[in-house]
Amino acid sequence: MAVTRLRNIKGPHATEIERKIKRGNTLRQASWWRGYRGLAALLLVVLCTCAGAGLLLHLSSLDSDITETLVRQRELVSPQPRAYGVPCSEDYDNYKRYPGCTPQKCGRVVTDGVVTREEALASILDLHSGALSMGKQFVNIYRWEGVSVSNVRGRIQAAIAEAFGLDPELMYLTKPTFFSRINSTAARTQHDEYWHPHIDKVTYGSFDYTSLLYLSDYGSDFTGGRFIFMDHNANRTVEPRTGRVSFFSSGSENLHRVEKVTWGTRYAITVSFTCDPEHAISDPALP
Ligand SMILES: O=C(O)CCC(=O)C(=O)O
Ligand SMILES: [Fe+2]
Repeated sequence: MAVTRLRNIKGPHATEIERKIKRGNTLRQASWWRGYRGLAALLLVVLCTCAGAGLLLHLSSLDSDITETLVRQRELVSPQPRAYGVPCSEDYDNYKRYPGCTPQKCGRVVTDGVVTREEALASILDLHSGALSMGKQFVNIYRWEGVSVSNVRGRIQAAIAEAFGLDPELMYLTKPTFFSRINSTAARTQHDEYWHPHIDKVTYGSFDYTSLLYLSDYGSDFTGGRFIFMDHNANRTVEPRTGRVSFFSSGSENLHRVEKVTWGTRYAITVSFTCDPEHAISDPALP
């Protein structure tokens, strides 16, 4: 306001006065800017930090692809299993149907109440003591002369039958049923590349139900190595826990992969079932 009024001053000193006023205004503006410059710089730093952190978070989420954890390692899912239903894919239409066994109800189930921690640890001991002969990566379960393989297999079979409303008598063990030992060393063959997304029914043909018995703990025995169901809208993970059994219908409704192991060793047994008696294999031989 003062500035506008003084602009109208006429007289010999008018120009001089105007110059002084202008200089005064410039100085005032400069000191105003100096006052806020620090604040602006601080704001800029905060903004950049937030944007950088956001970008990092986004990149790390792309890297791990994790969006939802179904079951954490530290949770104990017992005695009731935890079940997640999903609509069955049409994959089963391409195969002969076996009423009482072919999936009509599809989904995933996790339970810590079928195999005890002791049983799971005993099988790891068998593995380390040499009672189990072990190849570079995979051990065939037929060679597993452990205490209770049939027993464990029978209990897993009963749990699957119960969860999906099947007749356990109409389910058969099928190939491949195997031990896996995964660590962070580089894969030597394509067979070792466990981390690729896949559908068990497509990969192995005869599978109708896949079960996984975990023999080590995510977070303390190994890092990475979470099991991931790759759904259209999300990736859903199961964290391995010693003695945990996770099972699911084997069609494309359950596309999945295993996250790369980044540290330690991850042990698991894949026990697979078919409804087709022609693809049945006999029980692992006991001594
Ligand atoms: O070990 C696992 O968690 C999954 C292995 C798997 O996807 C398979 O055996 O088909
Ligand atoms: Fe699989």
